[in-house]
Amino acid sequence: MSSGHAGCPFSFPSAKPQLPTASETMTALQNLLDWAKSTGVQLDGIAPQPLPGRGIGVVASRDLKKGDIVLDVPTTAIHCLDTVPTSLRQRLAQAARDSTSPRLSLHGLLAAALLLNGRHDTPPSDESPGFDSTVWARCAPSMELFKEGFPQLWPPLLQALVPQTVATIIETQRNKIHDDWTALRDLLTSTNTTYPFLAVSATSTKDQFVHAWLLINSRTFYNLVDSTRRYPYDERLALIPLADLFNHTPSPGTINKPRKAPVAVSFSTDGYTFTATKDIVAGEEVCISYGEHSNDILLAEYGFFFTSSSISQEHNGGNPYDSISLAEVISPLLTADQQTQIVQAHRSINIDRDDDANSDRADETANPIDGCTLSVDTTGAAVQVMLSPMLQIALRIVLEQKLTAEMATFGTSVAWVPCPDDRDVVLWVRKTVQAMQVVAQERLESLRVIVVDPDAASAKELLTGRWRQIQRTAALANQALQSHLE
Ligand SMILES: C[S@@+](CC[C@H](N)C(=O)[O-])C[C@H]1O[C@@H](n2cnc3c(N)ncnc32)[C@H](O)[C@@H]1O
Repeated sequence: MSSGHAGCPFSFPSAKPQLPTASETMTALQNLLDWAKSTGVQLDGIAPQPLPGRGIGVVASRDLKKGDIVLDVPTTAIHCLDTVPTSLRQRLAQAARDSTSPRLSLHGLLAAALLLNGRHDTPPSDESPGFDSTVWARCAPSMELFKEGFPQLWPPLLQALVPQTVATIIETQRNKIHDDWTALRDLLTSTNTTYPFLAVSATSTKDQFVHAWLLINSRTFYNLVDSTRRYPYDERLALIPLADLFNHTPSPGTINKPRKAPVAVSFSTDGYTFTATKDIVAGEEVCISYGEHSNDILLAEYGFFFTSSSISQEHNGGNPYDSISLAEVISPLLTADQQTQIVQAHRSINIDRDDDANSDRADETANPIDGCTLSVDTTGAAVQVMLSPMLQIALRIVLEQKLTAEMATFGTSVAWVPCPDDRDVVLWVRKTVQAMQVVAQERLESLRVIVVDPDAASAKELLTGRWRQIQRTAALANQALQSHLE
């Protein structure tokens, strides 16, 4: 094995690795904090620490007041397009000019830089003076941990049983990873410089690249600055050390009225600033919101979702932004013409929402019918069934001949709305919800009988838990819609 391997922060021993001990984790965190201080990162009133069932998180070390700046990270300390080592960027740019390979995305470049740091034949002085990927990576989760949570890494037997939203996301990720890996491998092997580890074991290097790619996918913030403007929106990312240790909490509010997250993020060309938007008492975990994501999206993109044993929250784990996709039961009900109309409506909504021509890459890969989702709000006196904008559009298209004045506004709003009291709408939605109950029951039965390797047992448990939530949500929606009809 080449000596280059020894310095690589990503390693994949064949035997199941031991989790780091508590003292190893604390030492790694202390090293990260020492490095952060030396690069001008300022933490005020917060400290990272391991939290049961949540990996490492951030906790208030004193009472925080609304408006307190808790973390300030200068641009020089972040891992982004502008701080990837110049030698690596130049080499990849040169190789790209000489090659017919697919383009390496910015997401792929950031992952490649994590992987190649310290492994290419350039003097250390040419490395980025700020971001230290070795110190950072010692606090990051291992590939073995990722294999438990991330559906992208599950065995095909389990992937075949994931909800539609998760299936679409993991397919999109797979295609992007494939393109990035192909581009990187071709670029590196086409340069004169030797990358011995590539020749030694391309398979293990690909695994390491996938790990780096998923780290970038699950721990970065948008980096919408001038230098990233030429890249598609979903690639304009930056890894912000320490900020990537904040866990996610859903913002308070409801699916149609989200309110402020407990910590606000702002950025400029100088760096990123994190500010408390409410008082937080010492010892409390300090979380940010990753967005108003459903449990399916959290599972596919972040490898976890919210669960709760409380009856009132068992359908969504207390996540007010949870929803279930009705795509797999709606698609067979639509004519080809209706499907085309939905795709066109989706495109026009996205054009209206988005003034940046570069930012449509994600939408091209999304399946608009996946957006036909439904949520159940149990916080009021009566259970309320909420319809997503895409589901409103689908209803408008399907029931076009029967539009009432109230329904005529469907599809023109980008907000979630409660299911209206129109009998045709209620009957149609109820039909899809009942079909979804059957799908959930079938998936749970398949999960019950399949046998997976012990390594995949926790993934199977996670997926079973998610289908139980979907089944519960569909059952609650069915009951609520029934009462609309009585
Ligand atoms: C940006 S990182 C946050 C730091 C992470 N906990 C760690 O140990 O490095 C995102 C990852 O944290 C975990 N995570 C975030 N929010 C969580 C939550 N509310 N509950 C459980 N795990 C969470 C998930 O594994 C997710 O992929």
